[in-house]
Amino acid sequence: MSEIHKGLAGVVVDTTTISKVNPETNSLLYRGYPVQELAARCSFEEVAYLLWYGELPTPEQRAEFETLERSLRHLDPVVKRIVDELPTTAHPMDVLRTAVSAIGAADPHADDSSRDGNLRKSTALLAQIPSIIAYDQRRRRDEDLVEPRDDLGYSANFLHMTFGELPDLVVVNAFDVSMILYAEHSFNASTFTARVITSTLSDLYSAVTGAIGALKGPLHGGANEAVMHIFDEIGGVDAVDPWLEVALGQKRKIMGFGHRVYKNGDSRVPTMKAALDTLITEYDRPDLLAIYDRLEAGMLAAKNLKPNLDYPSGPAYHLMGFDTQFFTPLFVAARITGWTAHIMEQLESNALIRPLSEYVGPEQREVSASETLDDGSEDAG
Ligand SMILES: CC(=O)SCCNC(=O)CCNC(=O)[C@H](O)C(C)(C)COP(=O)(O)OP(=O)(O)OC[C@H]1O[C@@H](n2cnc3c(N)ncnc32)[C@H](O)[C@@H]1OP(=O)(O)O
Ligand SMILES: O=C([O-])CC(=O)C(=O)O
Repeated sequence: MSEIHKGLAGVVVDTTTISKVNPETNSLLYRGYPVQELAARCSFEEVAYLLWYGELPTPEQRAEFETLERSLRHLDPVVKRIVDELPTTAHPMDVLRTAVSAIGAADPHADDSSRDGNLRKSTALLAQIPSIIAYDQRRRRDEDLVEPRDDLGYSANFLHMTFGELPDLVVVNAFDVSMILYAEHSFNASTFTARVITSTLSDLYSAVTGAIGALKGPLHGGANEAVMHIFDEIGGVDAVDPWLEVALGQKRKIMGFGHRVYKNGDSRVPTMKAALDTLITEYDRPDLLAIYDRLEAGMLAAKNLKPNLDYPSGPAYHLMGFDTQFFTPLFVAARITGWTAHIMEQLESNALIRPLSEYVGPEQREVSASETLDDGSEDAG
């Protein structure tokens, strides 16, 4: 029997120049830059540019890129109509997946897989995904669509379209930091999905639609929503320890903890936790921080597991005012940059992704006469 790498754990399937996840040094680099430095010194738009073009933009390139992104934010009427048709019982990730697929179907150049074509599509998705998410949350609250403002940067405009007003700079900054931290993470499950679809020479929209499906699961992006459900389930700090004992006794996976690659903590957590701390202060919610700290300590003591990025992001998005089901769509809004960078990289030196499997089913056998429809008469079949 060949050696089986269940879940492709530990398997290196290709090279990449986009990001480096290093569990030994607990670091994450985007195109060589530490993500913590990017979060401290750059905007999400600059990071998107970096991921796609390989270098941070000059002031002129930045201005041109921002002008383009701001010009593409309006929701296509076709897409809005499709979103309007979908029931509000649908999970927002399903709505977003459908809307992205619709953007692809409405694009007459969907199959233009040149680098310029893919950059155009990527920038349009970067600009329009916030409009879809903001509108979907508003319609569920019986609120009207808020048009984008082209005098606002990405994060400020996103929050303005969602809430109909501009929050404090502290909130805008925390949101922008979360977008930068979520932007890219090498060959994670959703990015790999996008690369598999791209490897068949399918189009960018198909790859992104598939990636959204992969991100939805609670073992991946869906964990930031699941973390908030856990906080709600626990209720207060005094309930953390008994809750955890029961949950672990039932062999439940505690969402927001553990990671396939980082075994000693996620490199992005300290930066996101600092952003969460600013929100805790802004909204005066020490009760939330108490649950956060207690659960983190409990998981370390009981399982020696540390939080991943979804752990601080969940409560942060809650404090910003997003409905819990919208947390994973926010991950999509950020990761669209990483996914599309990988789609373009895959196309630069493509090889169809098609691994092997070890067959362990029944040995070859014959279909017996009693199992066929053929009754033996001349006109049978
Ligand atoms: C941004 C992101 O997408 S980060 C990932 C977000 N996902 C989550 O937070 C979901 C919760 N975490 C998990 O399910 C896992 O840690 C994963 C899927 C992220 C990584 O899993 P893997 O590397 O495949 O490790 P695996 O699931 O095999 O876990 C190894 C052991 O640790 C345990 N373990 C891992 N994570 C957890 C957890 N969150 N809660 C409880 N136990 C856990 C497993 O039960 C397993 O124990 P066992 O050996 O006794 O069976
Ligand atoms: O790398 C992974 O497996 C999951 C993750 O943290 C991410 O996609 O950001």
